[in-house]
Amino acid sequence: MSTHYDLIAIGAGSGGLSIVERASEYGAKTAVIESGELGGTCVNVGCVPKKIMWYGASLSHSLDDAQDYGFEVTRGKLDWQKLVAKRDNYIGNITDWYQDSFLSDRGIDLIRGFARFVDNTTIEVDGKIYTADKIVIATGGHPVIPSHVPGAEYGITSDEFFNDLDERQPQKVVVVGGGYIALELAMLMNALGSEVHLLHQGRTMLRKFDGMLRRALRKQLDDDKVFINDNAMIDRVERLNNDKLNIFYDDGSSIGNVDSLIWAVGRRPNTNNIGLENTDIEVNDDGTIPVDDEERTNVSHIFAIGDIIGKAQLTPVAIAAGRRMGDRLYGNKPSRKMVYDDIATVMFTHPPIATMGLSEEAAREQHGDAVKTYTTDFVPMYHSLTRHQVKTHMKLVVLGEEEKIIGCHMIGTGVDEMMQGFAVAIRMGATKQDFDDTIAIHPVSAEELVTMR
Ligand SMILES: Cc1cc2nc3c(=O)[nH]c(=O)nc-3n(C[C@H](O)[C@H](O)[C@H](O)COP(=O)(O)OP(=O)(O)OC[C@H]3O[C@@H](n4cnc5c(N)ncnc54)[C@H](O)[C@@H]3O)c2cc1C
Ligand SMILES: NC(=O)c1ccc[n+]([C@@H]2O[C@H](COP(=O)([O-])OP(=O)(O)OC[C@H]3O[C@@H](n4cnc5c(N)ncnc54)[C@H](O)[C@@H]3O)[C@@H](O)[C@H]2O)c1
Repeated sequence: MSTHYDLIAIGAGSGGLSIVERASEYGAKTAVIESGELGGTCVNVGCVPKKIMWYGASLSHSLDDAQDYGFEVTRGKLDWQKLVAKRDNYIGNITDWYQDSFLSDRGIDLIRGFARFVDNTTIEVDGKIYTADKIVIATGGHPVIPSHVPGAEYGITSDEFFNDLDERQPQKVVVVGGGYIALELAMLMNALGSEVHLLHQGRTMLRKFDGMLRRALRKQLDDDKVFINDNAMIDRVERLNNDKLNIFYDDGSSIGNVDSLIWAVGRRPNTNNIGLENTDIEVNDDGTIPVDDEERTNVSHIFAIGDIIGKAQLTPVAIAAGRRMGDRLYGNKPSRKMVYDDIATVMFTHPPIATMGLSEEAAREQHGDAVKTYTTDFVPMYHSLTRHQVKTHMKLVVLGEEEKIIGCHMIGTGVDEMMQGFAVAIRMGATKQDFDDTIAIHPVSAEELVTMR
């Protein structure tokens, strides 16, 4: 194996794999260094295992719905080990494919091990030295466990949730947090039959999301009997001889016999221990790496993409950044730059949330009275026969006389698959009139988006 490359990426997650893929397609000699599993967070402990579990949890809801449609089915018992084993087998196939096809077909070298900078152009991995004309830092991030809470280390994060819980489904779960990961895990475990307690510790759940989404999701959590404690703070955690946990709150209350305490209170960038102190690369106080509009650090041949730059922490963002960087650096396409605004995202709760652009609150703060909204809520036809009657809520946030759409927010069955197409139109500058002029498809929930008044 060579030791000098045109480009080396550190980290074979969504960002690192995409830059070596695109660069190698233009003929660059590339290598990617990975200390863990190929595919990084998304494939191994993020989007992919989460989405498989989300499908499982959706089926659990569908079993209730099937009865309401007249089927004589009973919920039965979930074989947790089977679900987890099949999920992990699927992931194993993806990581094998990365190694056997994706990298080898493109002639990309895989260097296994933990990379550290020796200086601005040299990287050391397990005592071996590698150099490159261009280096891309794509080391992602890791979930945090608060250090100030005695016994907090008895809890787990999303990493261990996906890596370690292969034997038994935790029956009693406490999830701490109010963002993507907390809500996705809380709702999937609730649907799979666990008793779930959600703790916000005085913070606002889904703080930056449109209030309509926050209120609708909260109602659903309450309807689904997720036990929510908005204000109590965890004071300490004790582990019992049977490995269960007792969790004590600052208000004197406690919860006992907990199988899993899941911390979902945010992630930190992986910039520690990678030898940045041996380089001239600037690092922000929060550990993220500042980059310009070409994802270039202050050292001109070193770049950073993905979660490490602290912008939208999403797989398609890391992938798009890597591909566009490859186009710019080796494909003579200088204008292929990232735009980090107006990125559509889906939160895989039950029902899912899909959102893009400004919330009504943020839009009014920025544009005042020039903002107008269109909203609708309805029981979608699917739920017209079910006992749960889960409502769908939609909101369009529009700006000015021309009513340019600057925000689109939805929660309800099927919105996860609805958003992508509308995202194209909104990114192209669609107005409310454009939506109105689009003939609806009937009968689908999405038709409400083009018929709102
Ligand atoms: C539970 C969860 C669910 C998620 N769900 C979604 C979702 O549904 N949709 C979505 O778009 N996003 C989702 N995300 C976010 C998404 O996973 C990340 O945005 C994405 O993985 C970021 O890619 P990355 O390349 O920046 O980093 P990563 O994917 O984290 O890859 C970084 C890689 O670098 C390696 N590495 C780190 N340091 C070194 C070193 N010094 N030497 C060698 N290798 C190193 C790591 O082992 C890792 O493999 C989810 C995240 C989590 C945690
Ligand atoms: N479906 C998806 O696309 C998806 C799914 C999961 C994660 N992600 C990405 O990964 C990122 C990280 O997810 P995340 O959920 O870890 O972070 P997040 O920033 O979305 O949420 C962290 C939450 O923890 C809360 N919090 C912080 N400290 C706390 C404390 N001490 N006690 C209680 N709550 C506390 C915050 O108020 C916030 O609600 C997301 O921002 C998102 O970009 C995306």
